[in-house]
Amino acid sequence: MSDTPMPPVPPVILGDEPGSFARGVLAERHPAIIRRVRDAFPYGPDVRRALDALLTSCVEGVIEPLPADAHDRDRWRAWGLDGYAGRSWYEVPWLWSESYFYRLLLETVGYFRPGPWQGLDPFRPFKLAELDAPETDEELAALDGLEGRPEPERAQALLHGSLWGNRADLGFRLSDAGARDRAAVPGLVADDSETLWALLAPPQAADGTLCLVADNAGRELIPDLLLAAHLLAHGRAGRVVLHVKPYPYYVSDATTADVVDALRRLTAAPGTAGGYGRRLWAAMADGTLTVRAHPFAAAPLPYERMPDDLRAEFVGAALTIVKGDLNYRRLVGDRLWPPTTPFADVTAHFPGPVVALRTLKSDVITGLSAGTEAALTAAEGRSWRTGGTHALIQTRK
Ligand SMILES: O=P(O)(O)OC[C@H]1O[C@](O)(CO)[C@@H](O)[C@@H]1O
Repeated sequence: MSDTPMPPVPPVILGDEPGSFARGVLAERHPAIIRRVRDAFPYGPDVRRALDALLTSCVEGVIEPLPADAHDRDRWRAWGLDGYAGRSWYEVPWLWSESYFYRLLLETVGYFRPGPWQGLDPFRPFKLAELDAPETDEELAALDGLEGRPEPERAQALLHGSLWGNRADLGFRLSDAGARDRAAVPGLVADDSETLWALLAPPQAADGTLCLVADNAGRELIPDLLLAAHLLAHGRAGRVVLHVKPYPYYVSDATTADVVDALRRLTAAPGTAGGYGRRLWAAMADGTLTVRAHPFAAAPLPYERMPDDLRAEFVGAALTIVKGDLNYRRLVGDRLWPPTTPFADVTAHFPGPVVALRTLKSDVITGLSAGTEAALTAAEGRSWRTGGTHALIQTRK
């Protein structure tokens, strides 16, 4: 914790401000996602009608409750559903309305219901296309060039692979045609990687558990897994617990099925990548690498409100790495903090040392120096916050 007193806590972000990034996600990105899902599957007339109704509802309607027999209705009620049902999507916390949108989309396509579409990930075609893309082959082939380099250099390269892999977010790309082509800016807006490596220094780190809170599948999850494999192989972690989503979420968020797809992709790859894949497969088989899919991973709430059982897991970890933009919003609170608010202050609630690896794709930001903030704003206005071209590594010990 820093010594300076905390400034007043700003209100949580809502989607009600015209022209705001949050409003654009609700009013434009969500309908675009529904259309893509509708086109990607030969759903029958009932599901199509229900998707059309959801599209209308999420743009101009109100939040509908879950069906009375939904398996997780009580959980969503505990997460605030009763207070928000009947209200406009735009006037409740943005984090909440986004999360609930994905839950209702799964309801609409019958993901949780006994029937032909049960358990079928509506985002799977997009995830598989990315996993099969030639860019993935190129990224895996690049591992061969790292062989023989000193370990710290390989570790840093894999860390950056995992960090910049966070640009591969399909929700972002499906609704922003230019996202793939915009160049990443090499400089990080914050870089605590030295502290991160100190926390993962062998030999002490070799006995510790690393929690890796994953974000997207495919081209983000693969470099996350490569990083995990490297840390295990070099005494920088004794055990890795990979936290994924319990069901499809935010289009490309990783589930257990996506972990399996990524591992199969790796094990089938030639050269160095295949070796990583086989070691990771063996690590899952012997329990050195485990996967967790806690319901709270898809909760519409900040991590400050995590349940005790999940808190106990993070308490036991030597370090938790939290990937991605959404997890960052949940970690620091989905609020318009003054950008110079210390990261350590807003993550003081987190049980144990924590590192955020994130490309910037929403307005939330903390932990910048005044000079960095001023330079970014002078050069780009507000777009540096949301364009996915900047990244950060922030640590709280
Ligand atoms: O995959 P990530 O990095 O969590 O990003 C999720 C994206 O979705 C958003 O929540 C907007 O829908 C943004 O925060 C971000 O652009």
